[in-house]
Amino acid sequence: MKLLTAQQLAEADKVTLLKQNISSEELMERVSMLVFNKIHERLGGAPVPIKIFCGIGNNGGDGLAIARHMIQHGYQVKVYITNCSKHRSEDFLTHYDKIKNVTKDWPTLLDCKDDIPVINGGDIVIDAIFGIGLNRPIDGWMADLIKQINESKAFIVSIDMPSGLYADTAQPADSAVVRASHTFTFNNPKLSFFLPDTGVFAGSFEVIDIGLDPEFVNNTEPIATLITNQAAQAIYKPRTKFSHKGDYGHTLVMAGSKGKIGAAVLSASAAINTGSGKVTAYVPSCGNNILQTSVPEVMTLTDAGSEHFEGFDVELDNYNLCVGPGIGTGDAVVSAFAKAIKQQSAPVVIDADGINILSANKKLIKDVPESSVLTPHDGELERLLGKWSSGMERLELAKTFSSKHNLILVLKGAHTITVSGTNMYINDSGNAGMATAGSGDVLSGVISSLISQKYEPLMAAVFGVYIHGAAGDLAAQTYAHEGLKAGIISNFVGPAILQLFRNDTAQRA
Ligand SMILES: NC(=O)C1=CN([C@@H]2O[C@H](COP(=O)(O)OP(=O)(O)OC[C@H]3O[C@@H](n4cnc5c(N)ncnc54)[C@H](O)[C@@H]3O)[C@@H](O)[C@H]2O)[C@@H](O)CC1
Ligand SMILES: Nc1ncnc2c1ncn2[C@@H]1O[C@H](COP(=O)(O)OP(=O)(O)O)[C@@H](O)[C@H]1O
Ligand SMILES: [K+]
Repeated sequence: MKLLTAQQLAEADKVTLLKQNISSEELMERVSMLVFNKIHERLGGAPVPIKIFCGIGNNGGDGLAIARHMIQHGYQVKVYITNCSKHRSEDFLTHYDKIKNVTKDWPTLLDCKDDIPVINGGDIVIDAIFGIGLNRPIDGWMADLIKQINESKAFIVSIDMPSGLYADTAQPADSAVVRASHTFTFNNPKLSFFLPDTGVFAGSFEVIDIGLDPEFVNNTEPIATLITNQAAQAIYKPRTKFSHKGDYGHTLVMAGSKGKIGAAVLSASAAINTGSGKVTAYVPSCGNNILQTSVPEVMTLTDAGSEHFEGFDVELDNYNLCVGPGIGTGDAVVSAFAKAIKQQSAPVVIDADGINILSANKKLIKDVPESSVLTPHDGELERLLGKWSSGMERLELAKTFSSKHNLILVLKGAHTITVSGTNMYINDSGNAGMATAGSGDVLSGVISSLISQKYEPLMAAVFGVYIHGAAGDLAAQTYAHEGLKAGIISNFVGPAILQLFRNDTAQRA
């Protein structure tokens, strides 16, 4: 699914009106009816007190139209207008007039803090104050209103956007933003919904297809692409009947050190579980027996160093390299790592300490083969790129780094974002049970296995991240979030690939 920006969506609205030859009033009627139906489906006419807060732009217009449908269906509705400006949009005014035809209880105008009504825990609040037209942080008495809405314990439904949240640009950390329980968002979820500092405001969210012009949407370059089950299906490469293991590559996993040989076990076994024709683990010699007994399918090569890497003397021509999990960052390891990446010309996967070594030795970055995939969690990312002040800035830093060095960055998190140049791919699988030691090691094995199987590195990263998350989702159905362990996630990679084609609609809110 394409994620369009606020500006692109406003443009799409205009094009849609022209192409479909409808008035903006008609589009708003369509939109409000779609939202009303969703709310009505869930409430089933329940006599719960509903307070609808409307701004003076088109988001407020949506709120007024939804309010009108609710009143006509007998709901207990009270409408408030945040009367913050004389510049009311035309559609707001149309729907302001229309609501007066269905009730004598006209909307209450709010002008200052004292006008803010009491909001009870048992109320439902519909937030239609600002949508994609927000152009500055909410301040003054309206910030007090947002605070009271958030503190009310009411169930909060935001229309299109939680009011106060920017769709796709950074905002001050202390902005007044509605903390929605649920958001009905139009055409596509907004980029901010997926970032840890701003995504919390959207709550669970649901996309409403409001019928924007498909040609405009198809021809517009999105700010990011959401990778759902359907998108992952399209990347998958089925095997051919007469293929043999030589067709599916040979992954060399250079990982582990004394006390962290498990990282090599997890990464190498994930590579074999994901279908690499052959996998060899290159480990310090203390890891040999551990590897050979825990994963018999994986071959081993041992380094001269017994507890950590001291050199690198593998001929890499026939391998795809995955390097970094648990290797440490001592001087000898740095030289071994530097030798490995210098020797390799095909794209590699670099994880964990491999990334830490690059951060501490920036001059090595030029030796990393083009289109290699780096898989940092936020701690590793900060060491590589420096501090950021917002989730949006984190993305900008990542895009700049990726473009400058021609490398792919996999920014791991609840919604892992793969960055390639200025393109971003947001993952829609996975769960909080995956916040467990070693699950990143598994991911590096999954992605390098796909590269060995001749997936383009970017697609290997995007598909690998999706399958890894989907494996976590399937595993959580048996083990619960708490019982998930990295090795279990790895064992569910195969079932997750099967599930891809059983579950066309799998999408996570
Ligand atoms: N035909 C259309 O344009 C459609 C619009 N739709 C709705 O329209 C919304 C966008 O409407 P608008 O573009 O009118 O924008 P909004 O309704 O989000 O608000 C814009 C108005 O608020 C003012 N404003 C912005 N930030 C402010 C702040 N911090 N404090 C005080 N005032 C502020 C702006 O100057 C402008 O007057 C969408 O989110 C969606 O809900 C939908 O009905 C779909 C169709
Ligand atoms: N809350 C979450 N929701 C979804 N996925 C998560 C969540 N927390 C962590 N993950 C995933 O788990 C993995 C953790 O990787 P990482 O932090 O490198 O673990 P480790 O270093 O222990 O191997 C990443 O793929 C990340 O996207
Ligand atoms: K809103």
